[in-house]
Amino acid sequence: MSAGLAVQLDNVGFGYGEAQFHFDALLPAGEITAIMGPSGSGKSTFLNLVAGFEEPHGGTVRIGGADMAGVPPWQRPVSMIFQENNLFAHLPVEKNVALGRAPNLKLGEADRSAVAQALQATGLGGKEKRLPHELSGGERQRVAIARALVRERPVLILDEPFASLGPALRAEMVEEVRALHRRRGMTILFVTHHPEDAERLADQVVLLDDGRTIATGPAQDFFGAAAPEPFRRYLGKPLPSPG
Ligand SMILES: Nc1ncnc2c1ncn2[C@@H]1O[C@H](COP(=O)(O)OP(=O)(O)OP(=O)(O)O)[C@@H](O)[C@H]1O
Repeated sequence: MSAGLAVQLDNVGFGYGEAQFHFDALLPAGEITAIMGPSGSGKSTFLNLVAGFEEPHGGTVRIGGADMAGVPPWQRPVSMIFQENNLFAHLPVEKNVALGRAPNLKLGEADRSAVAQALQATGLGGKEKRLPHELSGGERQRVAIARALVRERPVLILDEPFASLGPALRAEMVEEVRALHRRRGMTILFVTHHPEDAERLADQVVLLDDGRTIATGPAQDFFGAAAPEPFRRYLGKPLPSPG
């Protein structure tokens, strides 16, 4: 089991030259949060600060209450799945998954059983020996998800994991992630440009614009009648102005 840990960004400042960022957000333990916002608003940067690929210039990132300053990505209680290039091309499915468990591929009994379970859970049973190029795009993403699962980290980060998939497969993968969450209860952060993915999957929404967190709250508020105005604008559905 890897029950979730809360993720908190407290007054976090960062910059790439002209692109400046300021994030404040509390992502509750064990909940699924969708990170949304226009292209270039800072969604990947937000995730990279949590995962430890970037260090804040000011403020604090906390996971499970612990200050992550100076903690490298591999020592954080986090696994991250990127949009693509997740797999080693020369290794079969089962080894790509096993790498999440043992970077030297020396597996004990418990490791082997975790790998087998993750392959079953992601519907990859029977495809263990295939190389990545012998899989569909959706199957490759599932291998990446299986690898993240065997790591059993309390926080799972997905950066547009469904972007390369068609609508039917995307819906299927959303269900897959939801089922995993039901079983494991980890905290999940995911970036999506698709409001319907957020509506299906998220408990919370964080909306970014121009490097800042401009609205956060329960997904049911974002997708209900009382949606925050910046979110309506982002969706292209602003309230008509009075009068
Ligand atoms: N390594 C980098 N060096 C310099 N600038 C960067 C770097 N990474 C991102 N940026 C800039 O920071 C801003 C935010 O980028 P980021 O990738 O976080 O946005 P995003 O919301 O994830 O965008 P998209 O939806 O297009 O993926 C952009 O203006 C981008 O050009």
